[in-house]
Amino acid sequence: MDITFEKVGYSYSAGTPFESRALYDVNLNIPDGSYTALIGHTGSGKSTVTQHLNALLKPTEGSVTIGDRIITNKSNNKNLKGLRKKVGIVFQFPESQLFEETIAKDIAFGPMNFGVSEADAMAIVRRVLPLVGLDESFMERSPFDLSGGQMRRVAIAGVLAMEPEVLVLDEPTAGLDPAGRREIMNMFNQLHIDNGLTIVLVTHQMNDVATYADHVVILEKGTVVRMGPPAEIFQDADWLQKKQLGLPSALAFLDTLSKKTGIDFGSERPLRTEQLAAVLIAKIKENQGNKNVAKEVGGIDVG
Ligand SMILES: Nc1ncnc2c1ncn2[C@@H]1O[C@H](COP(=O)(O)OP(=O)(O)OP(=O)(O)O)[C@@H](O)[C@H]1O
Repeated sequence: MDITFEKVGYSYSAGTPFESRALYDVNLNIPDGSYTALIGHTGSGKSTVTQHLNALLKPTEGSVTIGDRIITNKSNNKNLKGLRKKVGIVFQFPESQLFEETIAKDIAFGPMNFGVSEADAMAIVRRVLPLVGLDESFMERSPFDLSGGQMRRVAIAGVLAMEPEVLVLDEPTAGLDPAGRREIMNMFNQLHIDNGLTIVLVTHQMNDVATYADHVVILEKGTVVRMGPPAEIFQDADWLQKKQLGLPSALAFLDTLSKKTGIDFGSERPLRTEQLAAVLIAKIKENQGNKNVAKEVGGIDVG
């Protein structure tokens, strides 16, 4: 299911003295099956965009096309339930929304609200728990007896229980330790690969963009300033630096190495560690015997 924004503007409290413009002239697309990263500084409009992805907010101007639905400020609020089911949003700190006495009831809440029988909802609970790395032994436990990371998994399971086609993740690893972050990010990636889920990730982490995303949208002051594949987006390091958006560590390392040593790595723009290693190994091999390179990279013997 593709999602497309055309000339979208959005003002909070439109038509009141408190009107505040959050988006203007936003044109973007989220291709079906993509892993899209939505990046930009605080206040650039990322959360406002995400709330348009399932019509929690309706554009003040322009239109948002979600699959075969076109949402404008004239759209009525009827029949949006189906849309909300197709596009699941994991808000920041989703564990704060847990409320039932057992994990099973919490995860089953959404489907049962959509008319699914209790027995079928429990079957869904059993299906989604392993997707978030938990097993059936958790079903009758209280969500409030879990660790922070486990609570977050339960909250994510609640969104997955709706069997969405698009999963929107608003800084899903905020507040987790590095191991927890890695596990959760790998889990989303697995869902993307195994279940073909379209993912929209709101993040400040350029390494996550480089590792997982295949499409990037950059917002600045309420509008889209760049959009494209990561390789293209990270090509222009000067522009990114000027915008203080930062680079993935692999690329930052190569640029520093190049500046400090004068070594020309050509047009290679490694985004991930293994790509960086490949670029360095190729350069070392190419220059084996060249004192300069061997010295600058620490005399690594690549055999
Ligand atoms: N409920 C609201 N009422 C009025 N203005 C709001 C509201 N929510 C956000 N804004 C404003 O809209 C603009 C965009 O905010 P938004 O939260 O979408 O940005 P963001 O990129 O998600 O920021 P962050 O990275 O901090 O989450 C900001 O100027 C913000 O102050």
